[in-house]
Amino acid sequence: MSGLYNLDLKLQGYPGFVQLDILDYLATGMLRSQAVVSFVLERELPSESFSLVAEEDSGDLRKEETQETLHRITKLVNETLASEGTYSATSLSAEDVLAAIDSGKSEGGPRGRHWVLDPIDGTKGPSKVMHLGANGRNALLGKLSSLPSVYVLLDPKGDHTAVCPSPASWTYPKPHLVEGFLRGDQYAIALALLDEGKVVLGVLACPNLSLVPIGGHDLPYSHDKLGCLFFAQVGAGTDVQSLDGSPPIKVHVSDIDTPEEASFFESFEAAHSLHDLSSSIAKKLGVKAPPVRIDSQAKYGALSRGDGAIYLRFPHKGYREKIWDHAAGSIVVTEAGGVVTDAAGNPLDFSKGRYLDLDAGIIVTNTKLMPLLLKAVRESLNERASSL
Ligand SMILES: Nc1ncnc2c1ncn2[C@@H]1O[C@H](COP(=O)(O)O)[C@@H](OP(=O)(O)O)[C@H]1O
Ligand SMILES: [Mg+2]
Repeated sequence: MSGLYNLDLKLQGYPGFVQLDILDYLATGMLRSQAVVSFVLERELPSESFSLVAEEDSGDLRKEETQETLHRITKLVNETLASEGTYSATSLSAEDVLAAIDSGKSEGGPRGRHWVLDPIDGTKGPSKVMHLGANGRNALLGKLSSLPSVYVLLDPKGDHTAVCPSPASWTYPKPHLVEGFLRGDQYAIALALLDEGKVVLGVLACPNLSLVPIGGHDLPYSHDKLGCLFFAQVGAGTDVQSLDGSPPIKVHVSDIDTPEEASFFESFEAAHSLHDLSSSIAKKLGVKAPPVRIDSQAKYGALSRGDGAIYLRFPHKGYREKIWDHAAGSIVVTEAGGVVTDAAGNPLDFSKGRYLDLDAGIIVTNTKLMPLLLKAVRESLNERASSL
């Protein structure tokens, strides 16, 4: 675990479809998700042929005070495996679960094949909650308790821990949780495959993203069904389907070539991306629409089917982007015809290990808008540098 907090989530039995065997585990918590994906990958593929680079580790789960959580996760992992015909006879011990989680410790790199997993993207980060006051907090508690059997939390001893054994008993004065997943907003399970340092496959499951595109353009879904699975393979395009396995449909990024008509995505959390910088770039471009702020790699998914034309991400100084936050999303967009670069226009380099070395930020759009966008980004960054 990252040390900030664990999530212990019990919810939402999504029906059976499994692409790369991850969809059963979509909403059942990061560690369960990581343990199951890791186990399945190792069982299905010759182990010498790949490693796993994943966000979580078992550090906190090995502590005495978290044994009950470990027990619960082990039970959930076994329930998940039992519900999948192929593994119905499998029963993992707590040690097996810890080992499966820890097999995600690979450093990745430029040689060989590495799976890259974000077991639940959109779960963390400082929250506005601490500034909400009593009314806001109560509203949030209402939201949390309306989520299907979510109970949350964690590491009662960590400095940054939000202690919330159940929504109704929230007592911690400085809750840190509440990104998309917990707000009931967007989150994603993201799995990608690196081959010799390049992303060659990506799967992005977004349980809270409507199949009807934001803005309602031309995909053939008429009712507002929740849950999208995007998948992309190098050279084969990007498809979307529902989480319960509707026929896949090819998607394409927006073909807008005038920025005035474009809309743009950015992180919901201002702590993750400089909103003022994005707004200065958008202004330079003449973008009229306000930013669409959503959590997680759902932004890449939405962009791949043309819901918006631009995604801007400018972390605060010193933050290092992790490969699991972008590997699956980036191929979903590039295979749909989009372009993903750093702020200087360089392609993202996934061959450097667990982190991306970036120039200033990540920008995403279609091929027509990219030159204009790069120019606006360069000017805004220069202006910002000279005003600091
Ligand atoms: N200060 C920071 N700046 C930029 N990104 C950050 C950040 N702190 C956390 N993140 C990353 O931003 C991801 C969420 O992205 P977004 O802002 O698009 O919703 C988080 O993924 P997790 O939720 O998996 O931890 C986390 O890895
Ligand atoms: Mg993430």
